[in-house]
Amino acid sequence: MSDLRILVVGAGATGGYFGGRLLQAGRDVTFLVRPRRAALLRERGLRIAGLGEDTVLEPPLVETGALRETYDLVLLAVKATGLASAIDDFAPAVGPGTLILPFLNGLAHLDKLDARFGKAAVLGGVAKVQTTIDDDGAIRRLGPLQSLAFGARVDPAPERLAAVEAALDGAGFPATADKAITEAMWAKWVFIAAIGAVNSLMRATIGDVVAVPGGVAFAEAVVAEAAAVAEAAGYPVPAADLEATRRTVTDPGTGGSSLYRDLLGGHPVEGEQIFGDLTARARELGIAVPLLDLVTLQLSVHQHRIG
Ligand SMILES: NC(=O)C1=CN([C@@H]2O[C@H](COP(=O)(O)OP(=O)(O)OC[C@H]3O[C@@H](n4cnc5c(N)ncnc54)[C@H](OP(=O)(O)O)[C@@H]3O)[C@@H](O)[C@H]2O)C=CC1
Ligand SMILES: CC(C)(CO)C(=O)C(=O)O
Repeated sequence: MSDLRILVVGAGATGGYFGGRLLQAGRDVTFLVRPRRAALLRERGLRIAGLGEDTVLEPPLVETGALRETYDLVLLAVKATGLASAIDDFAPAVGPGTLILPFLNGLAHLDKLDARFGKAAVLGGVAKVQTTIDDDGAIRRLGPLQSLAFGARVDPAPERLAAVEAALDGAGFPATADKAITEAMWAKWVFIAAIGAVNSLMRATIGDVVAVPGGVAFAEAVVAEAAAVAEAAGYPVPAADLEATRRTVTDPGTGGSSLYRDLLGGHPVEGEQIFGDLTARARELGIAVPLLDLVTLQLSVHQHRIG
């Protein structure tokens, strides 16, 4: 059994889900939460619902501003839009041996975390899960997907990496140490950018897009743009992953990503993190990405409109 002390920053769709599973598996987990979420969790517990499950947990909580000790592992599960303030909030939890494992999509968060905590402390991470926060604050599963991959981005890997693996393993979801975690993050980035661009540009689920003539070709063109950036950046998406992305983004059964749910809900979206950063890299690399440019602009307009 792992003796790692884990701080989960953010008890939302991803942090609440994976942190909740770790708690259920008896791991030493505390959630760092802001006052409103803290009050709700104290009143109703951390509820994980959907796919035939309705679990209520009583999670140990610490409110932002009240952190007085360091932890061994920080699981960072906030949106990119809240990253800067979250970094300030969880900084007191980071000691000399602490490792930080971010769940955020894209790669832009890594530079910010490296600048504050040093590259050796910041692991790469890929979270796959289909969850959202309900109106009543519960974590709702929308599909069966659930996995975490993590790995060191420096050589030699931090000593505590094996302990991280032990801490995450056997908690009801696959948790895999990946020696090529940056490649895995790029592959996920291409996937999330492709599905998000198709959803957002068409304001439709993948199913609705591919149901009309030209829909599949459009979705494939989006995938090709994102994959071309990854390749030019030196992180070509492995053929099997690219094929899986193409399949999902042209599958009539595919709905939408968390970014699309945020867009439809009128919430802030991670447009800069997922598209702005990708198109900026494309420009530097001399790759034309007109569809990704369009979705970047569209999401900037959304962001401007909601303020
Ligand atoms: N949802 C999904 O299916 C997936 C999402 N992702 C990625 O994971 C990342 C997290 O997304 P997701 O979990 O969906 O986001 P959510 O918005 O559901 O959860 C984020 C949580 O972070 C909390 N939070 C924000 N700032 C702070 C802070 N300073 N201190 C403590 N808590 C804070 C928010 O709480 P509050 O505002 O209430 O205080 C909220 O509950 C994103 O980059 C997303 O793209 C990756 C895979 C799947
Ligand atoms: C890949 C997917 C769709 C689920 O992990 C996701 O990351 C998201 O919805 O943000």
